Amino acid sequence: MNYAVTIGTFDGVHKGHQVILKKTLDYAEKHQLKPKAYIMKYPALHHFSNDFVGLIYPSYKREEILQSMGFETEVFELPDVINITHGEYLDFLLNNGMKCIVCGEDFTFGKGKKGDINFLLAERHKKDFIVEIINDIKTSETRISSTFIRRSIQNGRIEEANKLLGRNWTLEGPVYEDRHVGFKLGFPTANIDIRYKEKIIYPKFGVYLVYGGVKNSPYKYFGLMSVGMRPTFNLDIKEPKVEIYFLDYFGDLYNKVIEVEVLKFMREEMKFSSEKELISQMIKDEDNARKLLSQFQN
Ligand SMILES: Cc1cc2nc3c(=O)[nH]c(=O)nc-3n(C[C@H](O)[C@H](O)[C@H](O)COP(=O)(O)O)c2cc1C
Ligand SMILES: Nc1ncnc2c1ncn2[C@@H]1O[C@H](COP(=O)(O)OP(=O)(O)O)[C@@H](O)[C@H]1O
Repeated sequence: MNYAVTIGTFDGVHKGHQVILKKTLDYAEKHQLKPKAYIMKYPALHHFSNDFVGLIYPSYKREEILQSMGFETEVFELPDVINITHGEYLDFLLNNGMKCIVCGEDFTFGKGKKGDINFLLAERHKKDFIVEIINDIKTSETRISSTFIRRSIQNGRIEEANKLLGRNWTLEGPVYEDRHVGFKLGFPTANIDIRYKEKIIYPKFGVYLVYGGVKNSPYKYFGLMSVGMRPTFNLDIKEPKVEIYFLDYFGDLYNKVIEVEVLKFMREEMKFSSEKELISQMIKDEDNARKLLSQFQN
C-alpha cells in the first residue's frame, strides 16, 4: 500500500491540525494514495518532565476522529522511537509505503530531533517522495496549539477551547462507586474516572453544563458536571473528582462508560459551611442550567 503520511501527537485534533490533515487527505485523493496518520500517544514533555498537565483527548479518541476523517492510524510512544536516528526513521516510513509526507514547518523527528524539513527536502529526490509543508495556522492573534487549548481548558474558557477544537471538547470514563452522598443530597452523580487509560487534563474546578450519556448510546441528556475536591466535606483526597448529575434521567450507571460534551463553565467550586447551603446552591445550578438549555438545543 502507498501512503500520504502525516505524523504528530494531534492532541485535540484542533483546527490547526485539521488544515494539515485536510491537505494530507487532498493530496492522497489526487495521487491515489491512502492517507495515514502516525499518532504519538503523548507529547515529549510528558516523558521528560512532571509539568505535563494532561492530554486533551486520549490517543484512542484521536484515532476515532482521524479514522472518521478517512485516515488509517497507527499509535506509537516516544520511548519506542527515541533512539532511532532521523535517517532510520525516514527509511522506516519509506519501507512502509510512504510516498508523500505532509508536515508543519517546525516538524522534527528522530534521535536528538535531528530530522527536520530541510533534511526531508534534501532527501526527497534521492529517495523519491514528496514533501508538503504547511505554514503556521493562526486565528486573528494566536497560533492554534494544543498548549494554548490546554490553558483555555485549565482556565475554564471552554467556549474558546471548543471554538479552536472545531467541535465540543469531550470527557469520558467508567463510572465508579463512592460514598453515596449524592443521592442523600438529592443530586445523584455518576463519578467518572477520566484517567482510566491515559493522563487526561482536568478542567478548572467548578460546575459545567454538559451533554452526553453512556458512550455510543443514542440516548443523551444534559447534565451538570462538578470537577474538584469537594471542599465542603474536608475529604482527605488527592485526585480531583469528575461527577455528572444528568437532568431528567434516573437509572443505574455504575461501571458503564460515560462520554459528555463540555459546553459551558458555570461557576467556580465553593466551600459551603453546611450541606444545606450546598444543596440550595445545587438547586440554583440546576435552574441556571435549565435556562441555558435553549442555547444548546438544535
Ligand atoms: C451541580 C453540582 C455542584 C456542586 N458544587 C460543589 C461545590 O461548589 N462545592 C463542593 O464542595 N462540592 C460540590 N459538588 C459536589 C458534591 O459535594 C458531591 O456531589 C457530593 O458530595 C456527593 O458526593 P459523592 O459522589 O461522594 O456521593 C457539586 C455537585 C454537583 C452535582
Ligand atoms: N440523574 C442521574 N445522574 C447521575 N447518576 C444517576 C442519576 N440517577 C441515578 N444515578 C445513579 O446514581 C449513582 C450515583 O449516586 P450517588 O449517591 O452520587 O453515589 P456515588 O457516591 O457512588 O456516586 C450513579 O452512578 C448512577 O448509577
